[in-house]
Amino acid sequence: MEFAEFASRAAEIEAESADLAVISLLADLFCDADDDLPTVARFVQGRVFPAWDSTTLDIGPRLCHEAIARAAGTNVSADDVETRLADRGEIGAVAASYDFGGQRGLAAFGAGGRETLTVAEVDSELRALAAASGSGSEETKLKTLYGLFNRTDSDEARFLARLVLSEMRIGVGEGTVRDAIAEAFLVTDADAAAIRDDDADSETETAARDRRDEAIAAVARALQVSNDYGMVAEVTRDEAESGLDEVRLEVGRPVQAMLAQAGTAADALDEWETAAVETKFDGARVQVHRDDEGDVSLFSRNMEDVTGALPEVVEFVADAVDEPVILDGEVVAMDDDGEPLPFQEILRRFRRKHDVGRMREEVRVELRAFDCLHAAGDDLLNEPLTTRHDRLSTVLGSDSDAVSDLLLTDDPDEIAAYESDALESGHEGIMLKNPEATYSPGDRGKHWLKRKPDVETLDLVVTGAEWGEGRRAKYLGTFLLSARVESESDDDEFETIGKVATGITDEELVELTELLEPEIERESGKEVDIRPSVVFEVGYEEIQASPTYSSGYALRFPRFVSVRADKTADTADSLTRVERLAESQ
Ligand SMILES: Nc1ncnc2c1ncn2[C@@H]1O[C@H](COP(=O)(O)OP(=O)(O)OP(=O)(O)O)[C@@H](O)[C@H]1O
Repeated sequence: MEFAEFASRAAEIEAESADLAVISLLADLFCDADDDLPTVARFVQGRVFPAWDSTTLDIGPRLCHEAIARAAGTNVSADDVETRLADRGEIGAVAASYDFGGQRGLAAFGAGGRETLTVAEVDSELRALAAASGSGSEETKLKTLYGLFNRTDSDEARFLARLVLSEMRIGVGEGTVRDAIAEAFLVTDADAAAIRDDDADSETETAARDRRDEAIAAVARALQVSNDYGMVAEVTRDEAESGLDEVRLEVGRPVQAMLAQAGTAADALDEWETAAVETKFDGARVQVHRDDEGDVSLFSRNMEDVTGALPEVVEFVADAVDEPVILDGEVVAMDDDGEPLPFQEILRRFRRKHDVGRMREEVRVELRAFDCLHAAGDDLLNEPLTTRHDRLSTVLGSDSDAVSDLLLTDDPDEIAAYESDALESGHEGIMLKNPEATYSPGDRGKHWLKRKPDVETLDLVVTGAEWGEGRRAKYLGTFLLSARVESESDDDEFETIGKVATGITDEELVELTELLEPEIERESGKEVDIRPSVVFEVGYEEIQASPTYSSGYALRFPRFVSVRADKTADTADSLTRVERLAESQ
């Protein structure tokens, strides 16, 4: 498929507001994509790589602005691009507003004068760009990107710019892609028509809807275990339901983590006859994969590969496990007596790329596993928790310290005693789990409840900052924080809620500046706008209603606690949570 065709279809989808019409346009696009189907299924979500693959293009807004400026001609600078961005508000519109080489080529030679860009070519160029590393890689990326922009017309430039910054903004979320895959390849034309037709008799319509829901469920299951929209789209087209049933967990390909809601022992015992009680470890979530060759890889809750940062966990698993497995757990920092250290300590280790050896000496980490998703060829997602936990004990040895201690009880006093023991030992609280529940990836359902004492913090996204004064002029000092506004599509919005400048050491200021500078989108005087990507954990005394910030709330006495290196903007706290906390004060 030509990239121009993709861009014009994406523009059509962007202009459509009705959900069903969007699904239908997307389904048509998938049907026409032929060999490019896997790529197109990713591109519409602003992805080049599958969701499970933590490879990134590593292109910050600045680099993208520079590439646009170069393609736009010698008299255009990155600053000009940023001025237009301030005016037009979104990088696609800015890219579309320039007259790039593609258009000049067109004008000079007619439509045939320009070498057309294909979806496959954009994909392979961006993949090559992602692979560039080491010294000079910045320039290589810039050249590749400039080369691509140079060949685009206005619509192509709009979607290329959005794609490289992973913000497609065409109102297509994961659910829309899932439904469109089902509609394109599984739902019959007759059923699609019956669902759309207002005059269809209700029995026909209900039967058609049931069949469509079944088709969607089959696609959803395959997506849950694979996190690969491209592959699932292709399997659905080529092998329909029978192919989807065969999609299995694969060791080495991370799965989304099951999440928890806040809840109490009473909530748990009201819902289930017996509760499974566990320590809530105060560490970072980790998914452990050990393949049939004995190789171990570790993934964060964002499915990012963190193997290199945690060598002692890799060594431990390589030693303790002798079959292919996928385990779920937490890595915790320990002091020399084996007592848990605060969460901030583990963050000094997690995702670290440099000085791993030195940090290993400073902060010791250990695995605490609490679930087993796969062992020796068996997928266990659909097994009850108790079966999965038994399997975990078999894999690691039932008396291993690395296996969580699971108490099954229907006695609230026993739960209370377990909780005070956990807190006394320095843990964060307890987890209450439904012993019968299956493992539902990515789901924050009511089968897992977290219970911890009421010291609440908020995980907020940094969307702006100010350069410091005097000797701190080189560093970003005051940080503007925003809460996430949940939306159906993937394009999360963020509303500001406060600024934080306290609780940050000089050393942290240097680190935060290094972390945030590449994400700067615009500068005006001392103030900068920052692309939402970094999450701060912030403490506060109170949440107040306030017109000062766009969320309608402000934090009283906000203080910086840590960078939540294990979170991304889309897993930061939502405005709904802020509202709930404000009400419960
Ligand atoms: N025994 C356990 N079972 C499941 N999760 C656990 C356990 N011990 C610690 N955890 C951690 O608790 C988290 C569950 O809380 P939640 O899903 O709300 O994550 P969160 O948003 O990071 O919240 P929090 O900041 O409270 O950890 C899990 O992601 C996991 O990292």
